[in-house]
Amino acid sequence: MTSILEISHLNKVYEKKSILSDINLKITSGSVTALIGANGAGKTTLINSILDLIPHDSGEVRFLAGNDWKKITGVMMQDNISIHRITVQEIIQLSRSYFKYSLSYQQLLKISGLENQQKHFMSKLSGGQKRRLAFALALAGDPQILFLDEPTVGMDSNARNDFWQKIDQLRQHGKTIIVTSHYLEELENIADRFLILQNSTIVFDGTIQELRNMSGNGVVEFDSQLSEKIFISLTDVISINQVGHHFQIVTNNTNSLMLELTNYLQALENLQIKQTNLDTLLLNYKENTHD
Ligand SMILES: Nc1ncnc2c1ncn2[C@@H]1O[C@H](COP(=O)(O)OP(=O)(O)OP(=O)(O)O)[C@@H](O)[C@H]1O
Repeated sequence: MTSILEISHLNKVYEKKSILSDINLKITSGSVTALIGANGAGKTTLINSILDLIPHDSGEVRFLAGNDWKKITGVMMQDNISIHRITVQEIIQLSRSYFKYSLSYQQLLKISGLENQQKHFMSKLSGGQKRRLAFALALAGDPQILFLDEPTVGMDSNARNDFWQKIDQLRQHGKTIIVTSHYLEELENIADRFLILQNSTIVFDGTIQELRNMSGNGVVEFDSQLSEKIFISLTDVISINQVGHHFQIVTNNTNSLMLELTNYLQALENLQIKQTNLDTLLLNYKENTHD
């Protein structure tokens, strides 16, 4: 597996507070990496530091496919850019003009899904339309690496589905993708690798299966009038989330937990077994590593 990007000992401090502390990463060519973490964890700061959009305090970022990152990367920033009095058609053409080789106008227009808004001013587009346009602009130079910072915010469900399908196609064409999102369920099927950023460092780096092995691979849910204390004492419980009389128990062994629960079966209603989703895993990871 060939690295396309290497980050070593990266540090960033804002107002005496360490935001990124000794970040070391190798990004494999053709992979989809999901960068996740709570609000303010430093995801945008990491992307902006990698791209040199903000200065970092120390450390090194190396794009192995070429030193000029602008030629090989496409970027979808977190905030929509809106330029007054420039139309969709003009901004797409302008973006294409920066590159020696670019996707065609029609290809980019199709990616944006704005065929009926070509003559509209960019500033007049809706939030979701601006996001789709930003995606198309990020692809203008047919980049090898794509950085996507919360790409689907504001998109409706059709646009989201369409977006992730396009990401899958780009992956199949060997593109390297680094994406942040708070819509964790969207990342579950697409990302090969998950990085959890917490307390200014990467506290987890691995696949979703590895995260499940560490943080619980199953969830047993039910309604019960019984006290939480009874369930905490069961051997296979990793964590319990209780809302009113609804219980959600994360476990690494659903079979043996179910056996233990049979003693209380008469007091349990709406019993369900599910696979842990990324939201639960992240919550659980934070609880178990809270300092
Ligand atoms: N220009 C700045 N000056 C001072 N502090 C900043 C600046 N930009 C970001 N920060 C701080 O750095 C921390 C990390 O912010 P960042 O935007 O990277 O987080 P994030 O993980 O992307 O969050 P979110 O999920 O909310 O987008 C936050 O505490 C934020 O307040």
